[in-house]
Amino acid sequence: MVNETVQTLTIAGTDSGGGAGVMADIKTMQMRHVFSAAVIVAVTAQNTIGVQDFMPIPKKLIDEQFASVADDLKIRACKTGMLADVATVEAVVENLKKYDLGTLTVDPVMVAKGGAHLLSEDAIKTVREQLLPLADILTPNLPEAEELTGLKIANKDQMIDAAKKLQDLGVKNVLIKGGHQTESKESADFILLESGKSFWVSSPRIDTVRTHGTGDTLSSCITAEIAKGADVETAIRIGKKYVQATIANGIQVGHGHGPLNHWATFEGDGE
Ligand SMILES: Nc1ncnc2c1ncn2[C@@H]1O[C@H](COP(=O)(O)OP(=O)(O)O)[C@@H](O)[C@H]1O
Ligand SMILES: Cc1ncc(COP(=O)(O)O)c(N)n1
Repeated sequence: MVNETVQTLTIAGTDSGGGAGVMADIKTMQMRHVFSAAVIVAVTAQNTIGVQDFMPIPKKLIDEQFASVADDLKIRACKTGMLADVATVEAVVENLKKYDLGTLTVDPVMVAKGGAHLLSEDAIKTVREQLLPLADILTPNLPEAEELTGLKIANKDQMIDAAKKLQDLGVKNVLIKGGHQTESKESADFILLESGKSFWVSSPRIDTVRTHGTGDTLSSCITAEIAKGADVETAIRIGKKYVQATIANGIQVGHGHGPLNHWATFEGDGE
């Protein structure tokens, strides 16, 4: 008998410009050799210059997408991205509790690189109180970690403090992304695992505006590796190498925050 193909799920918003959201997730998962399904919770009119408009999907259609996926596919790992507003976060939480969709990575997307808000202000509390306790892995960037913890994060010690506070909120494994520390020569992410083990993954900061979708790509790669059987630490280390390669080997698309090169490969990659 043929082995069942490894299946993953992204629960997020679309990006008409092709660089972030569900589009980045599916490209990443394809490159990491897992099958990816998608529950669309918001549609954005977006390009590399900015987000021109977006609309959340009604709860009924979110519920139906979850049911369609869960009734037929065997999802080993899933991730959330843009969740738009309170009603959408609540709909996603309800469905994540209802179905077994494997290991959950939560990328708590709040503001796009261009500055547009992809999560309403009042929904941050809903994410903190209802979604975080379900997360196996949480991957906030620095502003998102500040919003979720209420802490100011201006240095490495404060990244460590924030990770501890996020674990106190019920998250098992925390990865705080350092991509927004633009004054640093390194792009260093801090990881605090469920076991209490902690470590940094660091790479040289690449001086480019072509970083649209970095967070989506990292969390999708982690989701794919987990689905294939990697432990959390290994999945994160592979994710960091992949996202670095996608930034370093840039492609030329659009006039603003350009997308990543999802075709990129890195040394020592098994795929
Ligand atoms: N200019 C850059 N050079 C190298 N790595 C980067 C750069 N910008 C972001 N990264 C890396 O990309 C990943 C996503 O980080 P970040 O951009 O902070 O997330 P988000 O897209 O959620 O804002 C992290 O691993 C981070 O270290
Ligand atoms: C639908 C959607 N999801 C996520 C992001 C965040 O990506 P980035 O922070 O790189 O702009 C985005 N811009 N659009």
